[in-house]
Amino acid sequence: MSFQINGKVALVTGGAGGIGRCIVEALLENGIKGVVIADINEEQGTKVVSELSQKFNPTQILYQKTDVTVVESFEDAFKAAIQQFQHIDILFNNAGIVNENEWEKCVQVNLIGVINGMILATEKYLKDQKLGEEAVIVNTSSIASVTPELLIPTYNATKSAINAITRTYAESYYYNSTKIKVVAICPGVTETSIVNLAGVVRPGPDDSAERTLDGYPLQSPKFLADQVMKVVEKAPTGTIWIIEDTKPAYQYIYNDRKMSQYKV
Ligand SMILES: NC(=O)C1=CN([C@@H]2O[C@H](COP(=O)(O)OP(=O)(O)OC[C@H]3O[C@@H](n4cnc5c(N)ncnc54)[C@H](O)[C@@H]3O)[C@@H](O)[C@H]2O)C=CC1
Ligand SMILES: CC/C=C\C[C@H](O)/C=C/C=C\C=C\C=C\C(=O)[C@@H](O)C/C=C\CCC(=O)O
Repeated sequence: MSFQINGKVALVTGGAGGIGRCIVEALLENGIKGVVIADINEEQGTKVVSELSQKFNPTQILYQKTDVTVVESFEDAFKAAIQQFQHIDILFNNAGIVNENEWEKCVQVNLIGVINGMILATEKYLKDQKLGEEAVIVNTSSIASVTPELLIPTYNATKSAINAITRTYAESYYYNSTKIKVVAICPGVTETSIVNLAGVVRPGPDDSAERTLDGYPLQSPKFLADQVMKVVEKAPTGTIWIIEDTKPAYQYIYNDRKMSQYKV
């Protein structure tokens, strides 16, 4: 069964940044009724609303200053969505940072922020305040969740954890009561401010690790966001989608551990 974006309401964390902003724009192009940009950067959030209001109906776009690491702040974004648009149907847990020097902050935003969103959505807001029969959560993971990128170990760990939480909340134990489809996207390197790594990685044990992203194919956040719309509409719950190198999204398949034959 496919999910209809048209007429629904979405909340996008990190919606003022590169990928989040393009997701907001793609939602508006796909007939979303209302979208809340939940981002910590007020200046950028206000700017994005004003820019998108040139192209779309301004009453459809709301900026709510939000820190995803603070549950009360995150909950206020859900409340704002209900107050403005009467229902809430799609959550994009998208806010994320790379910072291996302040690694606790990386865990706070990338992991605690996503956990806050999952709990608020599955126990209350998407569970109880959706318009149709099903709601959707899209967690922004990364190719780094399934490939150990050398100088960003904490970031890799937070993104692997996002895949785990996605697959857990997709289980029928949760779905039967929530009716929320939960999926993750794993973008490859995408042209946003996050790929400027100066000052946010630690020195490795030696200089053998590649210290540039030059070898990685770069894709535009607009291409990524258009693929994400297809994932929202068509992907089954619990699935993880790689979107890299300007190629169509494809599903990442986890092995069943019971099928593994290796012995020590
Ligand atoms: N750009 C890339 O190559 C890739 C990015 N990603 C992921 O995509 C997501 C979006 O990143 P980009 O758009 O690339 O970065 P970005 O830096 O352009 O946007 C991130 C946004 O998150 C917001 N944010 C940061 N901390 C926040 C907090 N505590 N509460 C609310 N908002 C907060 C920022 O203000 C910013 O607007 C992240 O989760 C990132 O890890 C995943 C794979 C590749
Ligand atoms: C690295 C963060 C960029 C985007 C995040 C995203 O989720 C995708 C990650 C995909 C690949 C990441 C590759 C990371 C590579 C490394 O960490 C090292 O090879 C070092 C890279 C750059 C160091 C630059 C510097 O030291 O100034």
